[in-house]
Amino acid sequence: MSSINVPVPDVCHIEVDHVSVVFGTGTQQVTALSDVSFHIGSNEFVSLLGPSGCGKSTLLRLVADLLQPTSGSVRIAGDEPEKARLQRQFGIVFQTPALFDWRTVRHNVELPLELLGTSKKECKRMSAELLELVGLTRFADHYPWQLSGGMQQRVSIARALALDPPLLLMDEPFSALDEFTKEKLQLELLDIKRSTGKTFLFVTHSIPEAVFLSDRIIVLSAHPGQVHSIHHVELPSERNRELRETEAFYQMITTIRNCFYEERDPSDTSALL
Ligand SMILES: Nc1ncnc2c1ncn2[C@@H]1O[C@H](COP(=O)(O)OP(=O)(O)OP(=O)(O)O)[C@@H](O)[C@H]1O
Repeated sequence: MSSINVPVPDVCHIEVDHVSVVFGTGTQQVTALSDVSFHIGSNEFVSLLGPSGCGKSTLLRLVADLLQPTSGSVRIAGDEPEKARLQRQFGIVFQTPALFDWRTVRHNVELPLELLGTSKKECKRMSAELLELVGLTRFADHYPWQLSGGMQQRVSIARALALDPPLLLMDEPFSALDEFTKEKLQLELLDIKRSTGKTFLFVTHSIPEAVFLSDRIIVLSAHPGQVHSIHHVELPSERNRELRETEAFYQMITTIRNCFYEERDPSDTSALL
């Protein structure tokens, strides 16, 4: 395994220390993650990148308190994930939007606020603000089934932001969308990052997506899932459509792609699969 040493962030938001996850027993046993460690700083956008089965979602589920590690520890702002969850320290966006079809867009976004007992007036004010942030003001009274896939995903992003969590966990949120919608939502996500200053942990298996969005990329290798290398994305912090056409962007993609193949027999791609 190659590993590029990168400085530890000044203010740690997420600390993953020597985490391993083993599923099943006996012949069914799968080591999904083996001795994984990394730190993510406040306001950082970090992508977990790797091939199918390398443990990206498992890692995100650990941070989201949906799963416990077999060994090692995860901390969010110094707390265990359970405490962070109870204190609503993070929002989650999954690959499929998982909206309630019988609730309007506005009422889907308001759901977490309603569950907290927020007044109707305040719910309405906040959902209007969030829908403006994701460009869906006009569709507040539509139902999810009246929206495109990209618009539905915007609703789920707005809902994840409803309780104003400092951390957003996103598991391949754009992978089911067409290229045009994906690129548009990537730009919108960066706008949200700029305007809210939140920390993002983003799972993807797309190298260009990880390069375009991230401050740092954690590359995972599979079987068992391990940190292969961690990369600073040396691109201007202002990311726009033109950046995708630059030499620097292509170079970064090549650097990341090559790291999957280095120090191995080029004909042996088993570590990636
Ligand atoms: N609940 C489970 N029980 C048994 N094995 C599991 C479970 N969840 C995940 N695994 C295994 O752990 C490994 C990592 O899975 P994980 O879903 O985290 O990978 P991934 O990188 O997110 O994959 P993908 O990109 O396909 O979503 C895989 O080998 C998977 O089969």
